[in-house]
Amino acid sequence: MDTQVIIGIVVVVVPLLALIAGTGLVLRRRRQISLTDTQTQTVDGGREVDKSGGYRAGSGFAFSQGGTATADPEAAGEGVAEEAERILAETQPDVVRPVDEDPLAQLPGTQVPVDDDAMAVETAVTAAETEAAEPETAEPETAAPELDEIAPTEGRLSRLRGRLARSQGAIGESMLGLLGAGDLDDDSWEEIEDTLVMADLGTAATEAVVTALRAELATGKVRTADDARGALRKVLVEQLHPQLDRSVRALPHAGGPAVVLVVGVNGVGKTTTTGKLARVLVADGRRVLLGAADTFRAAAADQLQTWGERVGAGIVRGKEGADPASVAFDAAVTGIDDGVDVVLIDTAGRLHTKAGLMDELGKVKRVVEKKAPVDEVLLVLDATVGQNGLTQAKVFAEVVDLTGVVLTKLDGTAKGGIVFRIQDELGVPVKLVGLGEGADDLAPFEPGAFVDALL
Ligand SMILES: Nc1nc2c(ncn2[C@@H]2O[C@H](COP(=O)(O)OP(=O)(O)OP(=O)(O)O)[C@@H](O)[C@H]2O)c(=O)[nH]1
Repeated sequence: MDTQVIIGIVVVVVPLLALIAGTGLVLRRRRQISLTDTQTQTVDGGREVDKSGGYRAGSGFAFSQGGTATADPEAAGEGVAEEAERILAETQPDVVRPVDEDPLAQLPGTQVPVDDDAMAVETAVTAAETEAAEPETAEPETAAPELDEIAPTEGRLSRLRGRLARSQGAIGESMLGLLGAGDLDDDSWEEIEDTLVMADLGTAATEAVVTALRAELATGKVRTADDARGALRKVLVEQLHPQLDRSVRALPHAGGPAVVLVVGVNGVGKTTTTGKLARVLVADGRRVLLGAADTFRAAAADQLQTWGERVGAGIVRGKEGADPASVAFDAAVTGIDDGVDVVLIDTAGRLHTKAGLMDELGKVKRVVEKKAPVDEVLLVLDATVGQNGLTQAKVFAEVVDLTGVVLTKLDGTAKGGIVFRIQDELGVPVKLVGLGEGADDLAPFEPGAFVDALL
């Protein structure tokens, strides 16, 4: 063949083959399913930020993102910057990172105090890393503590329903007994009212339940015991406002980690709840940092540290009597620097005057907001204290903007009805319930499952 013809064929065929191969590759790529989670998006610093909003990541717990705004010192109030700087200059909280994550913790005796200057932390970390890289001079490594196995987070409320057995007697059995007896006379209705009041529903919720039940019975469709149970279930679930958003705003956002404040009077179960919540988040694959801002009682910080160590969560704690706001602030700073997903701050509740509470909690929130928005303020209430709990709740609601309630010790009371009142009177949803002293005895509050457990 003539050389010119061969050159001509090469000139035409090679680009054609290249074109066919290129088109095929593009089409093949388009047909491939992307394994990248479209719900997440990488932001500055390479940390993945969950964009899913409310989700149930393999657990019955719903978590969501709070505000995405970065902390604005102006928005945090006048003089807050100065206030934060002053209290930070006065105190030096300690940071204890989990052994397997913290280069400092690879070396013995490395629970170094960290001051407010992030540079100091970085310098210390770099020094420790350098040391760790030279095994001949380094001390033997401390063995990582064994981490707890966390009980499955799915279906917790159903699994723990036996714990509500005491409440069951109060609402379920007697109400169903009365409703199942057929036509109800005035005495029976009065007895129903008494049962509901005794179970701590309060007058407003009791009246609402009774009115709705009368309406259900008036339809004439309630003939059997099963019908009665169905009608009662429907009415009680409606009274619990199932449409309320009960997701805990504990997911990181573009501004940094989520910040959750846990508040309440002493003894209600704040520290325990903070620890239990950390476990749920860790089980869902989140990196958690704890802030021990309850500085009134050294044991409270020890208790929280133990909770953290059991699941590999770090902690920022201060000396006994340190300013809680400075510990909370430092927890936020450390959480941002370490790129954790969520900072859970346990606060003190040992305040007997509203003014004192106002000062302290208000300050904790303001100072934290200098660094990061507070996404969730969870009020912990002890279900066994009844009316007193509501009075406390109202004081807290005046001091900080509550976003959710955790009702603890529901396993030890016949007064599960308090759930109805809290929501009605505070206008804040019950998001979580404590059903025992065990590490995994925390469940999401689900109206349907809760009422099923009562009936
Ligand atoms: N039965 C039961 N006990 C609980 C529950 N939650 C907490 N507790 C217990 O309540 C007690 C007080 O709990 P803490 O977590 O120390 O309470 P706190 O509010 O942090 O208390 P202070 O640190 O004193 O402010 C502990 O004995 C807990 O085990 C629950 O849901 N059920």
